[in-house]
Amino acid sequence: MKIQIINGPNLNLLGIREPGVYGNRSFEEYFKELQDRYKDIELTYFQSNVEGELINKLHEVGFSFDGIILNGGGYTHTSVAIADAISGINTPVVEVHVSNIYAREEFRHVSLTGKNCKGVLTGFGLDGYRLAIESLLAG
Ligand SMILES: O=C1C[C@@](O)(C(=O)O)C[C@@H](O)[C@@H]1O
Repeated sequence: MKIQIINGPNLNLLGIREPGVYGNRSFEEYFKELQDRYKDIELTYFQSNVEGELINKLHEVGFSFDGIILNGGGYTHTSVAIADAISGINTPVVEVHVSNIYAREEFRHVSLTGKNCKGVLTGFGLDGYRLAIESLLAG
């Protein structure tokens, strides 16, 4: 089983950025924990601050991997192009947000990408990525 995690803009700053909202663990550290926990899954991680690079990665893995976990960061609320990329690939995508986007500013309440995903997990902190893996394993 192959699962690709894709993190969008500013998520390279997890652990440093607004710790009151996003916590104080880096994604790299958390990712190692996920790899240890799911030794039978080929888990890979990609982060970019560039919209087109996120789309290229979706295209690259979206016809061969078993699942994609996507946190599009701020592009979640704005990107028709990422939403179209999710619709255009075969691999199911689970959208994850560390914070609860519905408990924050109104502009974060809309996810353009979420409606093209298998499901959306929001507000569970980094544990949302583990829950997303569980949902992909469940099929
Ligand atoms: O960059 C982010 C992170 C986020 O996707 C989250 O993980 O909670 C929520 C977005 O609104 C925000 O722009």
